[in-house]
Amino acid sequence: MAKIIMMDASMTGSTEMMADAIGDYIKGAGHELVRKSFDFDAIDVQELLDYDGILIGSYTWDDDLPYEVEDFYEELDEVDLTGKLVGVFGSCDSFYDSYGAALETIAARIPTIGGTMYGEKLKVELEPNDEDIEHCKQFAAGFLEQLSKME
Ligand SMILES: Cc1cc2nc3c(=O)[nH]c(=O)nc-3n(C[C@H](O)[C@H](O)[C@H](O)COP(=O)(O)O)c2cc1C
Repeated sequence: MAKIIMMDASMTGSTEMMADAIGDYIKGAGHELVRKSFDFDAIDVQELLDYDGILIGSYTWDDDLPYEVEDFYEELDEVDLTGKLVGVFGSCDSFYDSYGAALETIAARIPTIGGTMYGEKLKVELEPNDEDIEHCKQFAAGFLEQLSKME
């Protein structure tokens, strides 16, 4: 059984719907999952060290991270994520040229602090439909598979 933490930032609920689908899959597969919200919970980057897997969900705001993820992102300087698998996902809007740029920002940062990025960045157009929810489950399954190979 792996220990996984999942955090999400969601302004209008679409990224949260993705997090619900991913979280349900992980718990259904028998793993321990702790969920936090960038909006409502205090997130200390040091607590990431207690987990094998880290999932970060975020929408994108004006080509970059939303403000509620900025402090967390800055504080990543203080941790070494060697041996940790990190996956990123979020709702995006193809109206904007920088589609899901927040995910790119986070994904680029992880290897610089020793973490291993899970290959697929899961981007969903606005509110997830049934097919997108299936993709969320596949994303969760792939993440768990890669995590099992790292343990
Ligand atoms: C002012 C503003 C700026 C935005 N900028 C971007 C952007 O640069 N890239 C992008 O993909 N989406 C952008 N979006 C779209 C949101 O990321 C999108 O609506 C997303 O579905 C919100 O997810 P949530 O429901 O989890 O909050 C922007 C939305 C607003 C209102």
